[in-house]
Amino acid sequence: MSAPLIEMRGITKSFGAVKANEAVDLSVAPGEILGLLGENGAGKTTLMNVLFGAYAPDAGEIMVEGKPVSIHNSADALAAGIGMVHQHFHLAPRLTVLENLLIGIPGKSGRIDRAGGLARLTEISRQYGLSLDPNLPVSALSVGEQQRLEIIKALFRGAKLLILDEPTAVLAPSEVDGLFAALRSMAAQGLGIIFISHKLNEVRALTHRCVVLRHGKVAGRVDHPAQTTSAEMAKLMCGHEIVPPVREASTPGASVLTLDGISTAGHAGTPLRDVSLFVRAGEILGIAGVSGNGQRALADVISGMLAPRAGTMTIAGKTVAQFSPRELQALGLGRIPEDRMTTGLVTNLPLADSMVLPRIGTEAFSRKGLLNPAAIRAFAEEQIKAYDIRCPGPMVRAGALSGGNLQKALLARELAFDPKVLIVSQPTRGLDIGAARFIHEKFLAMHARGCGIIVIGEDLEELLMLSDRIAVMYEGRIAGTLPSADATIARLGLMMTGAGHTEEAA
Ligand SMILES: Nc1ncnc2c1ncn2[C@@H]1O[C@H](COP(=O)(O)OP(=O)(O)OP(=O)(O)O)[C@@H](O)[C@H]1O
Repeated sequence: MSAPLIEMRGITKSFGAVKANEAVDLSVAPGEILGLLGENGAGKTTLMNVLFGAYAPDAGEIMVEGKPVSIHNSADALAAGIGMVHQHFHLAPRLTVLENLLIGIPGKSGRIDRAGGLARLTEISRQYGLSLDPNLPVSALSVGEQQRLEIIKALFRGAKLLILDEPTAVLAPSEVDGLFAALRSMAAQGLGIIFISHKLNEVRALTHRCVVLRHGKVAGRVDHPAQTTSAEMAKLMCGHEIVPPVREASTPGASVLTLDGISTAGHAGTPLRDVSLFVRAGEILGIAGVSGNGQRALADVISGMLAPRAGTMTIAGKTVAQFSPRELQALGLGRIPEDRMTTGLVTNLPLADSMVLPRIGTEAFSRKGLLNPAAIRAFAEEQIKAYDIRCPGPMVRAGALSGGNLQKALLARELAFDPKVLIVSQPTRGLDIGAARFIHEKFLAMHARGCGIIVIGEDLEELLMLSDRIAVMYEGRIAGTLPSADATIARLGLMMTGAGHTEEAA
């Protein structure tokens, strides 16, 4: 049998007292798609960062095609044939597709070889079914296209092993099929792939084999993912069964949030066009739609980040005047933004400070204009415990938390203040199955206590499970609203394409 494309042996890596990886063995054969699974903070990203040269391991070795290699940085990794597509892309937005591919690659004469680059791009596109217009600037590409460019970039630099860290988290369901077709084609042509995902149905559909990490160690291996149930995989990851949440019936009260004829302008995304909707106390309204159909403007208006051009909004009977986050918060609004890195937690502050930031001037955390560090720390400690946020403690830099734990911290921050209305975008993106279940239970409990919740999401199964009603956005408008009992994935999918207009009776 030929040597594995890549083999990691006994990899150990600690951050202070945290053993992020402990004696991990992993290998990938040519033509193999390996799933790398584990709870948030289990050590997946750390292990891949070791493979890609971002971290030096404390112990262990890496072999490429049977030979030991030292990987100290991404250039070493690329030279060894290892390419990585990170969750956050590393592209130059003003440069074109072709220019991004050519950055740092001089041609034979020392000058940039555009013609050679173009020929190679065309060849890679054809070989794996990954097409992109070479002359478009990156800023004009959709998120899915930017990801395609990152994949092409790795292949362009000769990657034989491609690591993808939660690639489907940023894709619309319709884009996932295209990605999977390309990955299967790469594997069929002898490349190796490491696929990190929390979506177990995707892992079962795509991968040939899986390695499961728990608390930094290998907790188990799955040899036939397609024949293993998601429940079995979840148990390996978490160490216990994951039970679906119970949805208790609640009787919705009066409307706590009403939008009437809201239109926007001057927004980077699709503007809103005459949007009217309401959510009642004790009700969850799901907002479905293909990303880019006005969801961001809707979330920004509701959270006071964007003032509408026309229309009115009321919260708990009070008309919003200024549209500032502070005003909305004072009226009882909680907000969990989509992008937790830039608009969520401030990642270079200590976790505790970041968790109280929106309310730092309130009595709970300051007195007579002076901060109360003991109260801030106590609050963070309480939330870390309640939400099982895996971190060394409240004073750790927020940016050192794993993606999923950062999301839990953001949820803890907003839910602790018992909002009357909560707006959340992609609430469980990047969360492991246990953490996602925990968040669902939190929403359902708040719903039972009378909070009105708007959930913007692309995961239709999640929306159907959580919501009382689902509104579909299309080109900045509400294309229709359905009670969840009447909604199916097929029906919502049709409405998301602009067809099948359905207006709910008022
Ligand atoms: N640069 C760092 N400094 C300190 N601690 C870190 C650092 N990077 C990771 N950790 C810690 O190491 C552990 C493993 O984190 P890692 O990001 O590898 O997990 P993960 O499995 O990728 O999680 P997720 O699914 O949430 O992305 C976590 O406890 C995390 O807080």
